[in-house]
Amino acid sequence: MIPLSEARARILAAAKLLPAEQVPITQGLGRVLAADVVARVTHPPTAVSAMDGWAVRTADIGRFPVTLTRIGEAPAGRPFAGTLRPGQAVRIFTGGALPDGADTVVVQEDADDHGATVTLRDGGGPGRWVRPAGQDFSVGDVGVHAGRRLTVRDLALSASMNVPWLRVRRRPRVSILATGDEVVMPGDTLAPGQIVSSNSLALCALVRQLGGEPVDLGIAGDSADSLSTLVAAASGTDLLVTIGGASVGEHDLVRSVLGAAGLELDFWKIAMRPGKPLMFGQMHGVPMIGLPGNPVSALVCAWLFLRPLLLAMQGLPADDDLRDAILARDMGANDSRADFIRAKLSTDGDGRLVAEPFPKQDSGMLSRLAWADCLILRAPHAPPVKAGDRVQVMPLDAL
Ligand SMILES: Nc1nc2c(c(=O)[nH]1)N[C@H]1C(S)=C(S)[C@@H](COP(=O)(O)OP(=O)(O)OC[C@H]3O[C@@H](n4cnc5c(N)ncnc54)[C@H](O)[C@@H]3O)O[C@H]1N2
Ligand code: MOO
Repeated sequence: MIPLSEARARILAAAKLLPAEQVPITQGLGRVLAADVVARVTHPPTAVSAMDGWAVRTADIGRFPVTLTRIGEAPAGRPFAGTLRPGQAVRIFTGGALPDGADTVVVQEDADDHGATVTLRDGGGPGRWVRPAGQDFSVGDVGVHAGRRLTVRDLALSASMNVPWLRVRRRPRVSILATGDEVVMPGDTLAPGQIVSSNSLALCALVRQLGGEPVDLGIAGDSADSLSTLVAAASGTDLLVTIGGASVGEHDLVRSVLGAAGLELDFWKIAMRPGKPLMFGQMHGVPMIGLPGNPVSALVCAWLFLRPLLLAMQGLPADDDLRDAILARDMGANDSRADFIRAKLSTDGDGRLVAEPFPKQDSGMLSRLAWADCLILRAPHAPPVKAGDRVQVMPLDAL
């Protein structure tokens, strides 16, 4: 058994950055940007009005009221062609280009429009209610830096920079292969002793959430033939994830069958609960993670190992979100495996996080994982802890 930190380091060391590809901006949400978004336009392109009102010269509004001659209008998108002379005003609208000669805008609430003339009752100095050219950004400015997962706001900015295509990391394609004679697809009729493959569905969803493209290879029975046939379908994808068959029983065939098919094992078994029989290696140059079959072990391991790997392949860091919490009930000493305890989170009267572990922690109990808000981290050989002690927790909101 190797320590968890070493297992993670070895997996990350094997992560290869995926190549970039070009996608239309409409397909950019959630993709990881591979090249900076650089403005192709200046915004606003010229000085524009921030309000509906009157474009005037500050020199003309030294005292109020003042009556000026209306010489035209400047709605957004239709600039006024002439130049403003002393004593003149141009009716202007939000987003309209400030006419030559004008240097300030008076809002229409402070003006009485008489048609041919306008009387202004108030107004500000130069630049009042004017958005200068390039206030937002100028041609050549970097709007979004490479290495970010693109948000709705990033896409809005890229669009306004007149960038219709984006360079993004290719999505990691992840083959997911469940194993076991007893597991069937969700919705199937169950024969005696059969259970539903919750893991395939959950892992496909997790891969998608992390920006990858899951390729569900189905369920291999507990036979060398079935396993080797289905695993061959993983070639051409960026990562193979198997579920189950990782332990020591006669029906746990993943290591032997994949070994015969060319798996170069990096490690098998880690000092962690849930997830001891985790496996990692390379299958003809394709990284392979063998997850344990117990559903809680599979998902917790996917979160701790598959997640950082998928993020690294897209060029993203994968820092753990760790927080301090107050323990709600006593826990005994830990053994030699790092433990990840399913727990509920609440907030006490002082605003502190409180973590209450579920009394039963079996790695076959998906219900407790689904109902948990966090995992309490317990280091190998951690001494007993009492209610009220501080513990570290990993929130599960994103899992
Ligand atoms: N003698 C020992 N037995 C076991 C050990 C050990 O060290 N010595 N380790 C235990 C630990 S820890 C784990 S974790 C499990 C992992 O075993 P496998 O990876 O071989 O998983 P399976 O035996 O195939 O399945 C375990 C359990 O999970 C269910 N399962 C499998 N696939 C799915 C799926 N796709 N969806 C839902 N549930 C699934 C399966 O029916 C079993 O109940 O080994 C312990 N044994
Ligand atoms: O490691 Mo197993 O995941 O304890 O059940």
